[in-house]
Amino acid sequence: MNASPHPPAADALSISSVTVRFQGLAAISDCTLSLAPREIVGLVGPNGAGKTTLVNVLTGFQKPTEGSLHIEGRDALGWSPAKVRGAGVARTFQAGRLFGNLSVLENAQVSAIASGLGKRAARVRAEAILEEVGLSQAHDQQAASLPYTDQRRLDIARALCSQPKFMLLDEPAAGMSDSECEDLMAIIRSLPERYGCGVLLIEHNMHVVMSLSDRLHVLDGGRTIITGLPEEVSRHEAFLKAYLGEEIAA
Ligand SMILES: Nc1ncnc2c1ncn2[C@@H]1O[C@H](COP(=O)(O)OP(=O)(O)OP(=O)(O)O)[C@@H](O)[C@H]1O
Repeated sequence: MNASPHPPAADALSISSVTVRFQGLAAISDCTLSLAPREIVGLVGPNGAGKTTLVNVLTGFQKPTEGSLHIEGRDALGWSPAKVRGAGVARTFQAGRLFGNLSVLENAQVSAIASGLGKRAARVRAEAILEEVGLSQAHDQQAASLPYTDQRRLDIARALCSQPKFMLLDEPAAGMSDSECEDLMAIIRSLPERYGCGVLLIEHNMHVVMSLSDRLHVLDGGRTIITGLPEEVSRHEAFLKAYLGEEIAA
C-alpha cells in the first residue's frame, strides 16, 4: 500500500493513493483527492474515466484495492455507506433514488429523521430546505410524479436534509435546459456559504462545472491527469486531449 506523504487534513474528506481494480483491471489508479469544507471541487473526465468509482470510494460503496479514506482526520476505510453518511458525507445519484410513492415533503423528512432529528425538527428542516430549492409548492405531490428536473432538486434537498459536511453531486445538471441549469447553479453555489459544506461536483456540462468550481480535478483512464484552477486547467493540453471528441457544452 502506498503511504501518504502528508497526514490527512483534520477538516477534510480525503482519499490518498487510491487504486480500485475490477477483475484485475484498474478503474482508478493511484488517485489522491481532498475536499475541504466550503469549497467546490469539480471532478471531470470523459465517460469511463472513473468518476463514479471514485465517488463510490468516498461514500463507502466501494472499498479500494489500495489506498486510504479519511473523514475529518478519521480513518474511514472499510466503513459501511451508512456509517460514512452518518459522518456527514451525502451524495446524489445519477439516476436519482427517491421514494417514488412518498410525497416530496415525506422524502425530505425521512432523510432528516435518518440523520438523527426528531419528527418535528425534521419537518421544520425539510420545509425550509424545500423552500430554498424551490419545491415548497410541491410538498404534497408524489415524488414519482414530479418532472425530471424537480426530482433532481428533490434529490439535492434530501441530501441537504441529512445536514452534510460534504456533498457529492453526481451529474446534477444532466438533462436540464439552460434556464434550469442556471437555477440549479444558484442552488449549488449557495451550498458552501449557506450550509457550510464542501461540494464535489461531477458534471459533464463544462459551463456548469467551470463556473462553479474553485478547483478542478481531471481524471482520464482512472488516473489524475491535472488538478488546478478552472482557468488553468481549461488551457491545459492534457485536458483538451482528454476531451477531444467529447461533447463539451460551451
Ligand atoms: N462494478 C464494476 N465492475 C467492473 N467494472 C466496473 C465496475 N464499475 C465500473 N467499472 C469500470 O470502471 C471504469 C470506470 O467507470 P466509472 O463508472 O467510474 O466511470 P465514470 O467516469 O463515472 O463514467 P461516466 O461518465 O460514463 O459515468 C469503466 O471502465 C467501467 O466499465
